[in-house]
Amino acid sequence: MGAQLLDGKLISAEIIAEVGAKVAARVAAGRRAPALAVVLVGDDPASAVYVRNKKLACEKAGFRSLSYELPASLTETELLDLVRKLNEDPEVDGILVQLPLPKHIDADRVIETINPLKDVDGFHPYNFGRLALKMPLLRPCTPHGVMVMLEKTGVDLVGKDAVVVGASNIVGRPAALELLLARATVTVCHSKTRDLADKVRAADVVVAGVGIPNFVKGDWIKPGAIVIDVGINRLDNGKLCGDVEFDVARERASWITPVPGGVGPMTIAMLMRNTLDACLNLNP
Ligand SMILES: Nc1nc2c(c(=O)[nH]1)N[C@@H](CN(C=O)c1ccc(C(=O)N[C@@H](CCC(=O)O)C(=O)O)cc1)CN2
Repeated sequence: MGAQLLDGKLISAEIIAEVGAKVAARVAAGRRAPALAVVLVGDDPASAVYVRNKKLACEKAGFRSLSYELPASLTETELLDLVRKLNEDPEVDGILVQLPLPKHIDADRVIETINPLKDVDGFHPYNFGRLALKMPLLRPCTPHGVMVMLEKTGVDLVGKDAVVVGASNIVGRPAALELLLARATVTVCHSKTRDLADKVRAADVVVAGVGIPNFVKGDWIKPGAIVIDVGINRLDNGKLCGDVEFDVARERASWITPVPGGVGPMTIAMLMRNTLDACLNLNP
């Protein structure tokens, strides 16, 4: 039979259009448009693509975007000074520092320096802590996008067994908190997890974010399970693939996300939502 596809491009476009309509109404009422500062350090080609897509999404949503494209030789002090300047700027609602940063810069320190009310990535310990305490404010974009996709399935997550494969700060950990908030029973698997295949086999919902192509085997998927693949891996042939063996998983799952065109675009849509929310919180 085969799973139904969760089309991240389509859902993302709908969300960006919704945000754009709200921005247009706000501007028509004489208020300024939300403004997002996008900071890119270095010349990582994938990061350059993501940043370009974020700026395009800002245009579509009617935001002002301020772009800071800085050399890899930038010092940590210089980056922290820029972040502090953006924190103080009343015309800036959201600050996004694209990750990864060059190795000589401590990303945690940079994130902690962002004003939590402008932390549209939702990475600051304040926003992470709020999510953990069931009081989310600015939610990490990728896991929030995962939850929006899960909502689209119409499946009630309460009491469902969810397995998150990967425990990174950007994907696995916050995804586990989001699923817990939706009252699923959550198991977080990582590199030291034993019997991973058995854990995945028992899951009603699988969220994979390890960054290893085809790491989750298709025949581990329980028939009827929902599969959300957060992995975006570039293969030697230039093609993108996810963390889940898509073709086999698709035959077993009820719903599945493709790569590309799944969770990736949702990350950008949720960033637009967070930027509008940050603007409304800072300038009610
Ligand atoms: N400051 C941040 N840095 C990073 C984040 C983040 O949320 N905030 N997440 C990732 C990268 N990322 C966003 O920045 C991101 C990754 C992928 C996509 C996406 O739309 N992917 C497309 C494929 C694009 C391609 O051709 O390469 C897809 O999956 O269809 C959007 C955003 C790490 N850094």
